[in-house]
Amino acid sequence: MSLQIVSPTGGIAPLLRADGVSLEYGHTRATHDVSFDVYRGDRFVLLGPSGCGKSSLLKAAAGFVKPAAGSITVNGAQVLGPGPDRMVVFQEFDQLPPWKTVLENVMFPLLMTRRVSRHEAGERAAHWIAKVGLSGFEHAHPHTLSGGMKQRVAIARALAMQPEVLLMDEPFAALDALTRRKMQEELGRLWEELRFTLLFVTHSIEEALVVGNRILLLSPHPGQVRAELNSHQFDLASAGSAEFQAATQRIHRLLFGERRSDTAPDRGASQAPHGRSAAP
Ligand SMILES: Nc1ncnc2c1ncn2[C@@H]1O[C@H](COP(=O)(O)OP(=O)(O)OP(=O)(O)O)[C@@H](O)[C@H]1O
Repeated sequence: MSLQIVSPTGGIAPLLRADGVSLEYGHTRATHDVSFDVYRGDRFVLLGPSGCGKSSLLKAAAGFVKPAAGSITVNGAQVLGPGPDRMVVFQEFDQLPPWKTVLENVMFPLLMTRRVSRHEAGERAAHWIAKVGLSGFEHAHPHTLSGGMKQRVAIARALAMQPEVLLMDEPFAALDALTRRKMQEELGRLWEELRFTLLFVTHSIEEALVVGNRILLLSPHPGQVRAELNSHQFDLASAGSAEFQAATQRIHRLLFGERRSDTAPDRGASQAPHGRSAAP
């Protein structure tokens, strides 16, 4: 079986570090003392039941929510607010301004940085629109696109900024099952080509296994770290396999059931290349 509990040994410097992060909304504690490290090129998944604070952690990484305790750093610098180094793709289809075309939507953050000319922004936007398979739709408006196409635009818009970390908050959860699978596949294909760093939130165990190479399991409200796993890259082709089913059941037990022998590494388990336990 291809899951392994990560042992918290030291190692290479993480790109993004959450250190003892507690998040609160008034008197509601959303997460308690959550720590994790994301390394360059990781596909790091925050997985847990509804209300465990996954989205809040992602928002804190994005700089939209300030921790009540603890800190989040990117390249050693504390996150104090939103920045172009951390682009977010949300679940909602209305994240694209409807009055802008696809091209204008992708160009917009590039122009906001004032680091590129309008011409260059247009060229870069067209490049990323092609990368997500939307060539020919540059001048379409969001309301004429399917949900999957809108999410592709949001991904193109984020990747065009070449962020240090791409933050994705259940980006495919509102899509139909077939489109969701297709988008997971496309995301994998993009990662194979570009090797960006991904922080991905989901409450789907299957999606976590397909998308992630490292998975942080969070307990229910308030969210606390229950376990951290390295996993092989399960692709969609292996999703029905016995190994995949076993991994799914094991994560389910870790999230909702007994913890006992599950915390022992699996015999023959593989080590993710960027896991802390793999560090020299
Ligand atoms: N803006 C807010 N104001 C008040 N409470 C909030 C706010 N956002 C989240 N919460 C609360 O914080 C807790 C964690 O919410 P969060 O959305 O981060 O969890 P989640 O794991 O992403 O859940 P889901 O999978 O359902 O989206 C919940 O109890 C939620 O009600």
